[in-house]
Amino acid sequence: MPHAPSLWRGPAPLLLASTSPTRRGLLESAALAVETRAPGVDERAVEAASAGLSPLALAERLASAKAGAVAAQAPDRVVIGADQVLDLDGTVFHKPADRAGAAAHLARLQGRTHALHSAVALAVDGTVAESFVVTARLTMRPLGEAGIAAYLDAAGPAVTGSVGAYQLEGVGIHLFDRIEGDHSTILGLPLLPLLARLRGRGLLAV
Ligand SMILES: Nc1nc2c(ncn2[C@H]2C[C@H](O)[C@@H](COP(=O)(O)OP(=O)(O)OP(=O)(O)O)O2)c(=O)[nH]1
Repeated sequence: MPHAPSLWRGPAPLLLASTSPTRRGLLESAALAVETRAPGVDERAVEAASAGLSPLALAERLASAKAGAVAAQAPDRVVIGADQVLDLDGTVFHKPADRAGAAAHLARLQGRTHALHSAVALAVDGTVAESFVVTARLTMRPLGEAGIAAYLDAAGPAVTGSVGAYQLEGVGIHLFDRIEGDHSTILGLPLLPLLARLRGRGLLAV
């Protein structure tokens, strides 16, 4: 299958400072030439040094740390970093380590509305030039213990791959009564504002 013509106009592929296959997939589906590099940032250490920051500000700081770390090693490249923080009334949730952790997340999220703060930082010439955060709000159904177990059986190990233990484009859709926010924001990379910024820098053909 011939590769779709790229809409990326940068002199080298966009450098995504992320290990997330979801983020890479979103950019490639938008026909951007992408190269990925692990950010190598100790997120928990950044978080520990950011006591008192709101969950939204924490997401932006983490995204900037990731973009900055990779951009420092690649000053000639356009680099983006991203981070997503789940915020339940001010409490930050991280990716569950295992099925039990996912069950514990869902037991607390069920029947309530949580926020996903998805931040992106854009670096050029070796330093972060701009960053932004987009928030989605998701209202989870009351699931009950049996409902959580049935969902976890269906979702499988993928539940440890996201902060809320769900993949919205997969069986995670069954968890929700109401979703406010853009699909790509929920997946962890708000495409509309990101593409607008790249376009504003003359990096996109459309
Ligand atoms: N496929 C899918 N992935 C999701 C969904 N919601 C969140 N995610 C993923 C996107 C990110 O990979 C991850 C958010 O966690 P982080 O912001 O900490 O990124 P992660 O550690 O995965 O990669 P990175 O820090 O960028 O190297 O969760 C979803 O609904 N579907």
